[in-house]
Amino acid sequence: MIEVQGLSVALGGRPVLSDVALTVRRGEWLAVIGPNGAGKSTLLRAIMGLIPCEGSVLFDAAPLGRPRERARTVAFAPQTPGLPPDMTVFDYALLGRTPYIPYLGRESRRDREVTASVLDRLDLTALAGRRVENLSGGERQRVVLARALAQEAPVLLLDEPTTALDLGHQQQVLELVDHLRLADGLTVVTTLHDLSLAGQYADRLLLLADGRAVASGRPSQVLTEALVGKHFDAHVKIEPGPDGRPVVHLVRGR
Ligand SMILES: Nc1ncnc2c1ncn2[C@@H]1O[C@H](COP(=O)(O)OP(=O)(O)OP(=O)(O)O)[C@@H](O)[C@H]1O
Repeated sequence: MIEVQGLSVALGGRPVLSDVALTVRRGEWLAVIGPNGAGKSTLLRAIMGLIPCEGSVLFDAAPLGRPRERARTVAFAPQTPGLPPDMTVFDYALLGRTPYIPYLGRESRRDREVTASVLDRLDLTALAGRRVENLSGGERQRVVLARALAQEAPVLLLDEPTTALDLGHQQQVLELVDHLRLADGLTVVTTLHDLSLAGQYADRLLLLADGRAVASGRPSQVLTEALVGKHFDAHVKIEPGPDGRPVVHLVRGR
């Protein structure tokens, strides 16, 4: 469970997040949505303890510990991480196992098995021996996700996990995350630009605008034409999809 209270962040002398609160229970999926620059990535980085912030961030009622312990609690897939050159896809994903490998020790057979299994589930087995710098944008994105999933942490923070992915791989990644949180009780927080995908997969949405939480609740409570129109400055039509969850359509000719 993640509990965030009174979270405020200033970057470059400017407030970027102001007094944000959220709670995500075990096995729950929260999608953070909002226009460009709203503070979505900053929120994930602050929850991860990667930037200084005011307020309280607790995981199962305790603050995050030192980096090694933190990596066993929460896995983070950033939006545009720098990938080390001269590293294969397999070795990069294996980095997710670092918190389980003893200092000055080597990875175990299980570490390699977990890594191979995650690569398989993300359709990356054929690329395992390729160098990460030669991958396409969508392949890189899946490799970054593979590293985070190989960590087997109970909390997963994903920053825009599907932006570079084709339709089939978007579905594959989101279905895999959904399966993991239902089967293993993973707690999931993702930022997502695609509002329909956010509404389809997440239990709850948090709408950020100008660094403030302006709405939160079930997809049907947050994805309304009034809220989306106002905060994204967009003209949209929102209708229930086949499963009753809201689907957001852009309307031409504003
Ligand atoms: N290091 C920094 N110094 C100053 N301002 C920053 C810094 N990093 C981010 N910002 C600003 O903070 C605001 C929030 O950025 P953030 O990346 O969290 O937004 P976002 O909601 O994830 O946007 P996007 O949808 O475009 O990815 C932006 O206005 C950004 O320019």
